[in-house]
Amino acid sequence: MSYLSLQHITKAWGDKVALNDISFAAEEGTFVALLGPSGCGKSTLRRTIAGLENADQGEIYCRDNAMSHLPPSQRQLSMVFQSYALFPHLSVRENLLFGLKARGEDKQTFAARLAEVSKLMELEKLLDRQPSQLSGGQQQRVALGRAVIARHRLCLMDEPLSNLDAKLRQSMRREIRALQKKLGLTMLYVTHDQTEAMSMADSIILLNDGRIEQHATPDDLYNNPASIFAAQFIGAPPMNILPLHCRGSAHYLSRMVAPIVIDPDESALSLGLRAEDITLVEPNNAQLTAHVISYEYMGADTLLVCALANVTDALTVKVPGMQRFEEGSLVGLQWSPSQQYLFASHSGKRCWLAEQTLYSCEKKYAV
Ligand SMILES: Nc1ncnc2c1ncn2[C@@H]1O[C@H](COP(=O)(O)OP(=O)(O)OP(=O)(O)O)[C@@H](O)[C@H]1O
Repeated sequence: MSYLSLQHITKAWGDKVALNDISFAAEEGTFVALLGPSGCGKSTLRRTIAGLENADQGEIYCRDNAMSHLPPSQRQLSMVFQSYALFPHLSVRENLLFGLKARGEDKQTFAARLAEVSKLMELEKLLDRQPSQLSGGQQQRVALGRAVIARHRLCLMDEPLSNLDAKLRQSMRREIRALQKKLGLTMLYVTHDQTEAMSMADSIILLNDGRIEQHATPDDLYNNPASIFAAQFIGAPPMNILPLHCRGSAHYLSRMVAPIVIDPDESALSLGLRAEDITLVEPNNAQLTAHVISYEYMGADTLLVCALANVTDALTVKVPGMQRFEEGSLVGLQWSPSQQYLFASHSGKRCWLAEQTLYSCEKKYAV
């Protein structure tokens, strides 16, 4: 059963439509990431679910009960922010208990919940400290503890790890995921960081300019992107997108994805190839040849940037380990047909070849 569901939520700020017909469902006890670039509407969506903004249209349901008319305090959810939002003049203990006190819970409940949460979050030895006497990671654990102490079933987190360094972020990712699973929380986690979304979430809602571009599991989002936007947002480096209609190379590139017959009126198609799916081979045996522009050593692998004849866009290839290349030298590129993607260039939507006919992903992903 879905714990949280949104139906046709729309919200505009003046002329700017921040949320455009948003519908999705989050199953109880699952971790859903809201992912997208800056300005795509993530925070507006989180604030609307929390009751801090009113939608212009649509309805929000918690276990099938409409909740748009409820004030934030009655929505039975907890929140964690990037800024932690701890009270600086209160101790860790007082910060943890603040919400329970405000709700008028009795003293026995205080003591039992405080013991439970401070053990869970490993804060037992820090209860008398002020937030200024804690590290960033410890402050984040207080913020998480404060979110779980009320035992709400739904938790909204908005970029909670952005203020932490890379190493701590990685360990906090694991901590938050473990906590969510242990407590069976339904989690809606706002982030612009694809690594966070991919490594933590059961499903990812990818937002683009106020719309849901794709709602899928991390695996599906990577392996079956519904559009050029999704293909380039997920994965590093972004998927290579090559125009199949590029003058002079249309025939050449289209042979690579045969049996497409490009109809001149059907306008442009694009070929998508992930850098990690391309292998280097002898130029004579290659599907495609290219000239080396530059390369970057990344530690575990090397990113090679090369230029195809007649195609203006550069192509990135990920090769294992440290490899050196001579600028301008010729390299051969090869990939498996199962690793190539086709998109309609104008709409950006994914296309497939089926019995030599193209059909667009609008059919496959029809809501
Ligand atoms: N209070 C507001 N008044 C007017 N416009 C707003 C307001 N809040 C957000 N917007 C606009 O709505 C759009 C979505 O903003 P929102 O903050 O939800 O995006 P976001 O994805 O959370 O971005 P970021 O990752 O940068 O925080 C943006 O164009 C933003 O300028």
